[in-house]
Parts: sequence; structure tokens; C-alpha cells
Amino acid sequence: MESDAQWPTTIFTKTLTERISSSRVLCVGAGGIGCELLKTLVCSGFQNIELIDLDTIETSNLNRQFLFRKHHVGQSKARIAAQVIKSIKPSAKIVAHHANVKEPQFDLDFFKQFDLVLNGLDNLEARRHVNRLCMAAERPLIESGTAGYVGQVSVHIKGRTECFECSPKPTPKTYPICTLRNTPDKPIHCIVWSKDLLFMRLLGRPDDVTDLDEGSSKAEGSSSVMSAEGQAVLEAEEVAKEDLSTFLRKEGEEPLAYAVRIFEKVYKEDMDHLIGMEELWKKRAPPKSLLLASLLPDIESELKGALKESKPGATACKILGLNNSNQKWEARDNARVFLCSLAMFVSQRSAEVGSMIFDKDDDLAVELVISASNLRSICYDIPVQSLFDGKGMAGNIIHAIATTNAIISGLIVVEALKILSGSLSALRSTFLFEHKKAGNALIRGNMPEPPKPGCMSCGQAQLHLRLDTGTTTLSYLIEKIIKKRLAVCVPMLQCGEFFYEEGEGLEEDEVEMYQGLLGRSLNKLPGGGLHNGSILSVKDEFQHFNLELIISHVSDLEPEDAPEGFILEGAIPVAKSGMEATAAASTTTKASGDSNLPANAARLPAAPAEDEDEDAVVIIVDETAASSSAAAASTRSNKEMDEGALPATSIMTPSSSVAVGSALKRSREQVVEPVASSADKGKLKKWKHLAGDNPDEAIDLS
Ligand SMILES: Nc1ncnc2c1ncn2[C@@H]1O[C@H](COP(=O)(O)OP(=O)(O)OP(=O)(O)O)[C@@H](O)[C@H]1O
Ligand SMILES: [Zn+2]
Repeated sequence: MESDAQWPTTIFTKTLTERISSSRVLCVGAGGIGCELLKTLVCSGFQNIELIDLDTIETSNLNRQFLFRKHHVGQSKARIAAQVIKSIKPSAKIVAHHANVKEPQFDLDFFKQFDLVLNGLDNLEARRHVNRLCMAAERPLIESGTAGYVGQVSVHIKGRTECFECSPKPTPKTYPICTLRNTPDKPIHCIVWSKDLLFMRLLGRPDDVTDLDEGSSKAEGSSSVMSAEGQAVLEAEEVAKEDLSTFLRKEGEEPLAYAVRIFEKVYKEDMDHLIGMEELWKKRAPPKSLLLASLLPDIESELKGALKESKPGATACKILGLNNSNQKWEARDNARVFLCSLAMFVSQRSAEVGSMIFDKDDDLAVELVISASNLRSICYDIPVQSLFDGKGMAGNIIHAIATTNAIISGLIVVEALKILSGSLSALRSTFLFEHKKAGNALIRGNMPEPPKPGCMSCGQAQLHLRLDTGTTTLSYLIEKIIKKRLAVCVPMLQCGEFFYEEGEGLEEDEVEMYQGLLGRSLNKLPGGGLHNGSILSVKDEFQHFNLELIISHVSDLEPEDAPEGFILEGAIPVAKSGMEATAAASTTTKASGDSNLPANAARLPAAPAEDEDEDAVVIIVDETAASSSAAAASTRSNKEMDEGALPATSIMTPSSSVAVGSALKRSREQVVEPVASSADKGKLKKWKHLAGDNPDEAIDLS
């Protein structure tokens, strides 16, 4: 295709066309949004694109990530996306990086090579990391996210607009550990327990299994005032800790006998033990334990034959004939699925036992987790979930719709064109959402907010951290607060004479010395420790990030207020998720491959008020089209909401929804240029603001 580079000249001015083809663009993420974005970029004339994605293609991606085909499964998303795009547009130069954007090779100099950075990510940590590098490199960042039919695009330019971290982002919901372990009262509590605690104890890495133990956040030998109920909880936890080895299969133990033993331990013995802790049941009804013999009087004949005939790759539901994933199983069927799935893991997938992490795309794992969670729900008289619904909650799944990704990608490119043409006053934060009453999809634009001086990323921030300095360890502060909550990659900490750092280039004895500090409580650190009023400086030289944490010592934080044992206040994500389902991955989320991190819970924009003036919005799909596009749209049934936890790709925030709400009330001139309707009406002059060059507004990208 010799002339492919000429496609867009019919729409854009010569100058803009030249800028588009000479600009260098970095795309981060080659998933649902990334695939659409790449296609729209090259179709708009972009020629120099670098693409980063850490993941490989899965079958479940194929329904919406249209650059990928079945024979690509298992291969690098970034490389295949680049290869396929090049076959569509051979003149495009696409460099693919099969890597995590947080790797040190993608440093400030790397980011400085680009004129634009476009994110198509699915988790908050990676988004925040890219934001920090874009702010430091002074490169415009266009952020995006989708969740079902809604989506959002925002533009971040240092010194001109707010950065991605200027507004609070919802943090994934977490639950008090004692609720999960001893006193659940909602289905999600049982699902999180099953996925993060039981599953990890049965099949996970030994290092990971204590993730939910309250004791892991406490310094050795610490003591604190505790209620009688709290004491009972601790006692219950101690019992659970002692019993860890009983979760493992004994040598020579038959798979089914092992599964039966685990059932009896978890749903009979442990439950009876808990029931015996009267302090716990003063204000609530005690659970009941389950008797396997009465649920399945003849286990051997019921299950042994089915297990024997099961072939590798089969699932418990398949061999038991439970084919309707929307059915809510009775206790008996939950027990059958639990026993079979666990027996199948140890007999057919023994090599993975001891190193697994729950994966929503692993059917056998989902069956084990949901049946186990339902059995616990039955003990506590909580409604059970169907496999389909339970999987959605466990995997933080939200349907992803290819059409939404395509619209959002188009809107990303529209903002990119405004930047390249120097039309910065035309930049908008754009929201795609549903008009509930009219059944239409609507696009709204807001003027981007100015930078917030107190932002921890682009401003000078001081955050307040309230925790118990006597019981919180340095390791907990670093892992759960500084790395996980503040998204710092390579922390450097200082407070008076206390200094701590990580990263390459340290001498062996330094590493040893710093590691020796990790188990200490904060008040016992060198230089007198961290106390009420201490100011801890936190730096990440790689991210060019620094802030101050003002420590307040509080010894009696209520688990309801601070389920993770601390409260962070200031210019940080403090907003709470409005979506329970987003929480499922919340308590555990390992800072691993990131895609299983809770990204950021979404509070999606509200539908417009009934009396809303519809001229003020762009209606891009009418009711008929909406239903046909819904039918055509590929949905993913197993979408993880970020990480872990978020609606995977969404970056919606409560403030976004407020912003949308207020945009609805604003006058028409605030509304985004009706780019979507311009093509329909053939009014190319609507594109004027994209084509015009405004030297006063242009940002220096040199
Ligand atoms: N730190 C990171 N570095 C590079 N790429 C990342 C990083 N974090 C996430 N990604 C990529 O961002 C993309 C987000 O795309 P999307 O939300 O469609 O998720 P997905 O993983 O493809 O879908 P699903 O979650 O349903 O399997 C993914 O391809 C993911 O690998
Ligand atoms: Zn900021």
C-alpha cells in the first residue's frame, strides 16, 4: 500500500498532517483500548509509534482485541499488535516492547523522546507511574478508561492542566480482616475469604498465605489494648495460623480423601471452634457447621467414578454435569464441586500446587473458589452465588464492550490532534455515558481542571499518615503504604538520622543493613524512630517523585475506619469505591503483573437529569443503533476490574462523576465540539479547531 500515508490529508490541513506523521507517540497498553487506539492512530496518519505491554494474548481477549487471532494466543500483545498494524499500514514505524512500563529502561530520557503519551492501561499503579514520568519529562499524557458502555478520556499537561493524580481516585474497598475471617455478613466477604485465604492456603505459595493475617502488620512483641471481642478474634487467628500445615496434602493421601479432610476441617472443625467463641456471638447470630456425611452420604460412589474418568483439562462442573453457570447450587452440589475441584487440582495439576495465585480465567480455580465461598455462605446464612455471578465478583469482572473502546480511542486521538495543532484551549476531559431515559450514548466534555498545588505528583505535597507507630513495621509501611498505596517503585526514605533505600547499585552490606530494619516497628527505627509529628521524606528518583509524610501516632484505630491499619489523608486517593464488586481483589492484591491489581474502583458518571437539554450533548448512537451495536459489541465475560479490582480500564472518579454532573448543568459552550456528529452532517468546518495552528497556545515539544 504505497499511498497509505496519504489517507488523512483529506481531513487535516497540510501542517497538521505533517505534524501527525512526524510526531512520536508512546502507547502504553495493547489491550481493549490499545488495539483500537493503534488502529485509529495509524488511520489518522501517525507513523512513529512505540508500544509497551507486559502481557501475552489470552483466548478471552479475542472477542474485543481485534488485532489478535486464535493462533496468536500465548504470544506478546505488544509484538503481535505491532506486526498486525504494520500489515494494515506498512509505512508505519511501530516499535514493540514486551515489558512492564515500570521497568527502569523506560526512564525519563525514554519518555522525553515522545511528543505524546497515550495510556490504555487497566490499573491505577501503572497509570500513576506513567503520570509521574510524563510530568517529570514534561510530556502531554492522554489517559483513558472504559467500563461497559461508559468511558472517559482526560488530558494532562504539566503546568497547564491537572495531572492524573491531582484528583482523588477511588481506592479499592477493603474489609476488616476479622470480618473476613470470622464474622462475614455479605457474599463478597465469603468470596474474598475463599479466594485470598482458603485458596492461597491450599494451593498458593507459602510466602503469600499470611496476607490476611492481622499479625503481619504488627511488630513482634507489640501489645495493644484490645476489646474482649478483638481478643477472641486474635485467638481464632492464632488457631488458624497454627493449623497451616493441615491445609497441605499428606504423603500418599488420596486426592478425594484429602479434599474430604479439608472440607471437614474448614466447615466443621474450624466452624465449631468459632461457634464456641461466645464473645463473638453476643451481638450476632453464630454460624452453623456443615456435616459432610449428611450432605453426601455416599461420597465414594458419587464422586470417585466421575473423578477417575475425568481427563486433564476437565473441570469439576463438567464431570458432575453442572452445566448451567447461572444456577445457584444447593449445599450438596457446592460440596460436590468443592471436593471434586480440590481433588482434581492435587491429582491433575500437582505441579502447580504451592505456587498458584487465583486466576479468573482458570475455570477449575473459579469452581473451587465459588463452591468454597458458597459453603461458607451457607454456614453464615448468607445468600449463595451462581458460578457466573461469583466469578464476576471474585475476578472483579465487568463487561468490556468493543464499541466503547473504539469510541474512547477515537476521542483520545481527537485530543491528541488538538495538542499537535496547538489548540490547547479546545482540550477537553471527555466522558462517554448512557442517557438512561433516551437509551442513547452521550459524549460530554469538560474544560480540564488546572493543576492542584497540593498534588503529591505535580505539586508540593504533604500527606498525613495516621497509624500505630508501635505496632506497624517498616516493612508494612514500605509495602502496603508507600509502594501499594502511593505507587512508589523504588523508595528512598529519610527522617532525621534514619535513612532507608532500595534499588540496584547498593552494596551487599547496605542491602543487609536495610533489610535488618524491615521487621522493626516504626518507633524503634534508628535515630529515635518515627513518632507523633515526625516528618518522613519519601523519594523515588526513578519516578522523579517526592513527598513528605507527616506521621500521627494513633493506637486505637477502629478496623471499620482503617481496615488496613492506617489512614492517609491529603492530596491522595481518599475517595471510596461505590462498587462493592470492585473490592473482591482488594485485600490481597499482590503487586505482581499488575493486571491483577485492583486498579481503581469506578464511580461511573450519572445519567443526565430527565429535563436535560439534549442539544447540549452529542448523541452518537440512537436507540436502534444502541441495541444493534450492543448485539455486535463483543463483551468479555471475564473482565477483571483492576486490578484487581477496578473496573479494569476505568479511571472514573467520584470527582469525575461530579464533574460530569456539573457539566450537564453548564452552558452549551462548555460542551465538547460535536466531533462525532460533524461527520454525519458533513460539516467539516467543525474540525477547524483541530486544523488551526495557534502558536500562542502550542506547547514546546522539543
Ligand atoms: N505495568 C504495565 N506495563 C505494561 N502494560 C501493562 C501494565 N499494566 C497493564 N498493562 C496492559 O494494559 C492492558 C490493559 O488492557 P485491558 O484492560 O483490555 O486488559 P486485558 O488484560 O487485555 O483484559 P482482561 O483483563 O479481560 O484479561 C493489558 O494488555 C495489560 O497487559
Ligand atoms: Zn497533579
